[in-house]
Amino acid sequence: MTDDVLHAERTGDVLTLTINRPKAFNALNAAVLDGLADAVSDVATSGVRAIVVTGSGEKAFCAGADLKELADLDVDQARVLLARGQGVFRSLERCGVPVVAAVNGLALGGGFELVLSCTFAIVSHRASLGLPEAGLGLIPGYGGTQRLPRAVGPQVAAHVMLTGERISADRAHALGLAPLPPVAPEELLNSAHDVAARIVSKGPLAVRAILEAMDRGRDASLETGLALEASLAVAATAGAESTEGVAAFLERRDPRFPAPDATREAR
Ligand SMILES: CCCCCCCCCCCCC/C=C/C(=O)SCCNC(=O)CCNC(=O)[C@H](O)C(C)(C)COP(=O)(O)OP(=O)(O)OC[C@H]1O[C@@H](n2cnc3c(N)ncnc32)[C@H](O)[C@@H]1OP(=O)(O)O
Repeated sequence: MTDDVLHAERTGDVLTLTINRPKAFNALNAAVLDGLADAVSDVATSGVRAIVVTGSGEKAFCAGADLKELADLDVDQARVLLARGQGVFRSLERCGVPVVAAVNGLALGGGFELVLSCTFAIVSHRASLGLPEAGLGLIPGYGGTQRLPRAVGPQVAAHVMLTGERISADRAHALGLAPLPPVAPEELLNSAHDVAARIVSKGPLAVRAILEAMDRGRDASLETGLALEASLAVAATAGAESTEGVAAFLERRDPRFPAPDATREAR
C-alpha cells in the first residue's frame, strides 16, 4: 500500500482510506490509484467488511486527476491512465463490500467520479461536487459521463458536466447523491463509520448479494433483474447466514453471523 499518498487504517472490520496529498488538494495521481487498487485486491482475503474513503485536510476530498501528471502524458499514456482509473473505480464498485465516500470538501473531476463509484456518500457541509473537465478541454474519463446520468438523471448530469457548475452538499442530498443530510465537518468521519458499523452488523453475504444484485441489475431489463434477484435470494435462504438470522430473531437475540468464509464452506 502506498501509505504516503493513501493512508489506510483498519478499525475492526472497517478499512478507512484517506487520500493524503493535501498540498495538491488530494489530487489523484497514479500512486493513489495504485493504493486504491491494492486496498480493493485485499478485500477478499482481509476480512474487511466495509471501506470508508475520504480526503486529508478540510479543503478537499479530491480535486480530481493530477493535472501536473496529465500535462506530461502522450496519447498512449493517457489511454493507459484512463483504463487504469476506470478499472480501479469499477473494481471498487464491485469489491463485494460497501464503500462509503466521506466527502469532506471539494470533490472535482475524478474526485467526484470516485464518489460516484462508491456505494454511497456521506457529505459534510463543506462538500462541493463538480465535473470541470469540459473547461480543460477534457471530459470526465473515470466514469462520470455514465454514472452521473444514472444517479441524477440526464438533464441534471448534462448541466453539471457542460457548465462545470458545482453541486453543494445540500443539493447533493436533494439530488440523491447522498442518502443523509450534510453533517458538520467534525462529525463526518463518525457519521461514515456509524453507517459502516450498521452495515457490518448485517449478514455479510446478504450485503454482498444486495450489492451484486444492484450492480448487475443496473442496466438489465426488469425481468432479467428479477430473475437475478430471485437466484441470489434463493442462495441467501439456503445459507447458514439466514438460518442464524431467523433463529436469532425468534430467540430474541442479536444474530452472530458466521464469517463469510465459514458461511461459504457451510453452504
Ligand atoms: C495536455 C493535457 C493532456 C491530458 C490528457 C490526459 C488524458 C487522461 C485523463 C485521465 C483522467 C480522466 C478523468 C479525470 C479528469 C480530471 O479529474 S481533470 C481535473 C479536474 N479537477 C480540476 O479541474 C480541479 C483543478 N483545481 C482547481 O480548480 C483549484 O486548484 C482548486 C482545487 C479549486 C483550489 O483552488 P485554490 O484554492 O485557488 O488553490 P490553487 O492555487 O489552485 O491550488 C493549490 C495547489 O493545489 C494544486 N492542485 C489543485 N488541484 C490540482 C489537481 N487536480 N492536480 C494537480 N494539482 C492540483 C495546484 O496546482 C496548486 O499547487 P501549487 O501551485 O504547487 O501550490
